Amino acid sequence: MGTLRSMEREFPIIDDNFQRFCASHGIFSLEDFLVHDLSKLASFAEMDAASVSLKQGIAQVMSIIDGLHQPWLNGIELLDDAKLNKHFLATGCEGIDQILRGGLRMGQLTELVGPSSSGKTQVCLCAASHVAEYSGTTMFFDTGNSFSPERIERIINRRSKSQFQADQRRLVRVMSSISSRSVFDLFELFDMLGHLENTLKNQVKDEGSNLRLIVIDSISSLLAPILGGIDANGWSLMQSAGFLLKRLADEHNLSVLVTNHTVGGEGGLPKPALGESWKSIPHVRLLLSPDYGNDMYNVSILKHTSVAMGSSAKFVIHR
Ligand SMILES: Nc1ncnc2c1ncn2[C@@H]1O[C@H](COP(=O)(O)OP(=O)(O)OP(=O)(O)O)[C@@H](O)[C@H]1O
Repeated sequence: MGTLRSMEREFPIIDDNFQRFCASHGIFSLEDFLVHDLSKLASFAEMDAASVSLKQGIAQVMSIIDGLHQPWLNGIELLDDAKLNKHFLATGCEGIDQILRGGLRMGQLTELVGPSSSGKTQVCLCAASHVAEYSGTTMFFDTGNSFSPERIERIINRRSKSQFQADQRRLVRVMSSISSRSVFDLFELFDMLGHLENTLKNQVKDEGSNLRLIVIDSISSLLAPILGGIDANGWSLMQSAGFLLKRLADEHNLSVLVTNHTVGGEGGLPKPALGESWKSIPHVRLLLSPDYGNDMYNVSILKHTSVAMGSSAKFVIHR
C-alpha cells in the first residue's frame, strides 16, 4: 500500500489540502488510514471549512482500500474465471500430464513429494522448459543448486525433432524464457516474492505479465530449518509463505510448483516432510518414486481438487 502523496496524480481529490488534513491526524499512508477511527476523522472533516472536498477525499481513499481486497465472486464468475484464466500448463512429462488431466493448473500450487532421486528436480526442469517453450516465462527459485541449464538443454534437445539450426533457435528462445535465482533462506524468498508481487501488480495495470510458472526446488529446505522447538513463529511463517504463493498463483493466473522431501513416518514408511500444517496448503500433491533398475518413475496422487486420491501413472526420465 502506498503513501497518500504517491496517489495524488491518479486521484486529484487527494490534493495538498487533503494530505495536510490527514497529516495533522498522523495519517500519511493507506495503512495509517486503516488504523484510524474513521468516524472521528469524518467529524473533524465536517468542522473544516473545506469539509466537502475532505469528505470526498476520505471516500476516495476508502474506495482505493476496498479495491485492494479480493472481491467476493459468485459461482458463475468463478466458472468464467476457471474457463478463461485457469488453464492447464503441460509439464511435458507424459504420465504426469495424463494423471493431472492436462498438467499444472494455473491459479494453483502443486507440490511434488518424494525421496532423493525420485525425479522431483527433473519434473521441475521439464515443466520449466515446456512452459517456457509453449506458454510463457518461468521463474525458478533454486534452494540447493539443483537448477542445471545442461539438464534443460538435454530435455529440449530430446523433445526437438527438427534441424540443428532450428534447435539452436529454439534452445535460445526457451532458455531465455527461464530465469533462475538461488535462494538460501526463507526471508530472502519473502523479499523476492514481495518484489515479484509488486512488479506483477504494476504490469497488470500496464500490459499484463507473461509469467506463467514459479518453481521452488525445494521449499522444504527453506521451511524445515525454521520449524521445530517450542517457538510457534516458524509454523506461522510457513503458513504465510504458503498463502503468499497461493495468492500469487490465484491473482496473477500462475502455476506454482514446489518440491518437498520425505521423512520416516509410522513403521518406517516415508511420508511428506513439513507435517500436518503444511499438508493443507498445496492444492495438488503428487508422490514420486523411482522404479529401480530402469528409467521409469511412478507418480501417484496424494491430494487433488478433482482427481481421486491414489490414482497413479508412470513417467520416464532418460538418463
Ligand atoms: N545432473 C543430472 N543430469 C542428468 N540426469 C540426472 C542428473 N541428476 C540426476 N539425474 C537423473 O535424474 C534422476 C532423478 O533425479 P532428481 O535430481 O530429479 O531427483 P530429486 O527427487 O530431485 O532428488 P533430490 O531430492 O536428491 O534433489 C536421477 O536418478 C538421475 O538418474
